[in-house]
Amino acid sequence: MASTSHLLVLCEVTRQFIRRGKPFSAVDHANLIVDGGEFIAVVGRSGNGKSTLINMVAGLIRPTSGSVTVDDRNVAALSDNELSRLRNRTLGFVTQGHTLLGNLTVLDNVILPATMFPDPLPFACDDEGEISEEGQSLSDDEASAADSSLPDTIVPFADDSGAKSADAQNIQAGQRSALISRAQDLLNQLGIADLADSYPRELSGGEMRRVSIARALMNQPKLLIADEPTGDLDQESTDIVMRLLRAQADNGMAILMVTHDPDALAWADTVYRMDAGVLSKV
Ligand SMILES: Nc1ncnc2c1ncn2[C@@H]1O[C@H](COP(=O)(O)OP(=O)(O)OP(=O)(O)O)[C@@H](O)[C@H]1O
Repeated sequence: MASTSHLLVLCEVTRQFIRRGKPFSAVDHANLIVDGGEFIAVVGRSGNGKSTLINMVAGLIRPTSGSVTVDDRNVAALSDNELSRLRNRTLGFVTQGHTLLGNLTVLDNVILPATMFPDPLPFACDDEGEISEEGQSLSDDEASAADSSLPDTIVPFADDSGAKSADAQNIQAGQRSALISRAQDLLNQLGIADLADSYPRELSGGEMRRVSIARALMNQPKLLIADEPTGDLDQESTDIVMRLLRAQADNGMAILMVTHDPDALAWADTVYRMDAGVLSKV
């Protein structure tokens, strides 16, 4: 049965830290509701609590009080495994810092999130929600074989014995090709298709940023969290990125974007301001 509730609900969310021996609220009783298809921007001066807010949505920081609910799940109540699955399958996160894996190519960095869990991905399903032949879901063995923190390459997965039937090889080749074509499509839309075989060390800051955006979109998340996604982009690249994010929102993805960039702001539906931890609609 389809859920009728909201995708993201922040209810009286507060996060305190200690500074010089005294607690202060980096986020102070924040309330926010976000539904699929909504593009929300959060602005505010440095140090006013924006990253703390979105880190709580991603389950990276726990609220001191209040609750964060994503897709009907109270984020603070999830086990580590449930939280990993939520981050991988429901959320996409473009962080402020650069977090690409240096020993993987651009293409494999983008594909990596799709190899972490065995359940099917939205882009590999047909209109009835069935898994298409190309995008057969990965078995648990296959997923755990892929669950390595620093792989050197993303390859089709072997079973425990290492032996593969012709059918298994076909399915694995099909999976790999579905993932490659999705990743290439995203890189293409971001104007960096020609960098697919490059390594992160060979990229500019703005190119790395766009690869991170492709990686965050790879699993077609319900909610994309983006911390300064255009921070190191020129005007032309900013337009490319924002056009893609706008199209994702128009197709039903919710976007929660922190930005200082007026060019990026113009693409959002609703703007909120964080001021000394207090979140209010602009
Ligand atoms: N782990 C921590 N321990 C103590 N104080 C912290 C911690 N993390 C953040 N803070 C403080 O909380 C406040 C809010 O920080 P936050 O990073 O959320 O701000 P921001 O609005 O995202 O800033 P910026 O725009 O510079 O990224 C700041 O005063 C910061 O120093």
